[in-house]
Amino acid sequence: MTGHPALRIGTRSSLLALTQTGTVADDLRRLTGRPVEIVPVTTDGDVLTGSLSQMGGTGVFVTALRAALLDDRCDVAVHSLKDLPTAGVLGLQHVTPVRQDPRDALCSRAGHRLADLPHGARVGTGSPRRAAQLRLVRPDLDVVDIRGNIDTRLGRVHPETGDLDAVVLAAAGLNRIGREHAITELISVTDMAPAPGQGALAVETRSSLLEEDPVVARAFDQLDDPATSLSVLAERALLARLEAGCAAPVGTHATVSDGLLTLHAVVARPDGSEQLRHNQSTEVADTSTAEAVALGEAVADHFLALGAASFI
Ligand SMILES: NCc1[nH]cc(CCC(=O)O)c1CC(=O)O
Repeated sequence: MTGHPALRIGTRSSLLALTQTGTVADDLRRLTGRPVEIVPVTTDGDVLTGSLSQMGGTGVFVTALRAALLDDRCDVAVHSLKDLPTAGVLGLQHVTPVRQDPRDALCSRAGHRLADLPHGARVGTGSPRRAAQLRLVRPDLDVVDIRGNIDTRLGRVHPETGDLDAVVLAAAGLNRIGREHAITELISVTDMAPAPGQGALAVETRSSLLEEDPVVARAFDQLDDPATSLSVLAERALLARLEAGCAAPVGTHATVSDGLLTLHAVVARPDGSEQLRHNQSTEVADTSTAEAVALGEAVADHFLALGAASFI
């Protein structure tokens, strides 16, 4: 009898994507005992060079990978969860492994923290959420719209050739590709609420594969971390209820501790002139997915009742 065919993991070609995919490939080899093969897939997000927030944002990195899953050109895709649109796709399911550091990181050319940057310093980010929260804590900063992969953005604060005083990037991405030395401050989630799902991965596959193949189904179960899963369900339910995409000025972070799921959230005007903040908790067990979604929606409704729609 021949062995099982290899599990094919589709991936983008960026260093971050290859690194994230490599980690999950190792986990799946160990958990299934099967060979795992890496299949390159190109996405619009890698090819187009316009401003990300102008590009139609939602899902540019994800669509081609999902098409490859649905067309049976690969079996598994690994996404940064924050890049995954909140709307589900019929026939696909994902699990969320243990989340890494959810915080945003300041990378300053001269080693500064946010509070110590000189007056009027030029700080790069392509994210309206980060721009709005930067302006809330430091209205004097000159926030510059940038894009590109992590190394391109770090190039903007290079000691000799950089043209910016600082950039803000996700700590998880920097850590994953070994660029943690560039971080000059891990910004607290209170000062800068992260993107929904930031620091977490989504490992996605066809529902039919999980139904047909108990070894793969069990491996996916083992990959999933219930605390991460409940946290990101609440964060993403908030985002979905606000009808906000990944380019919206919405920051949120949920944690599970002692059976309590707590969601912290901020909605800010892009110009940093106004913000709404809220914290709410609910008791949960590992299986309380409906409660997690309800918490995110309740916090969104709280914001909507205060007029948040005009912020987004
Ligand atoms: N939008 C791009 C993107 N998608 C995921 C990460 C980093 C890893 C993560 O947040 O999980 C990044 C880079 C960044 O925002 O700095």
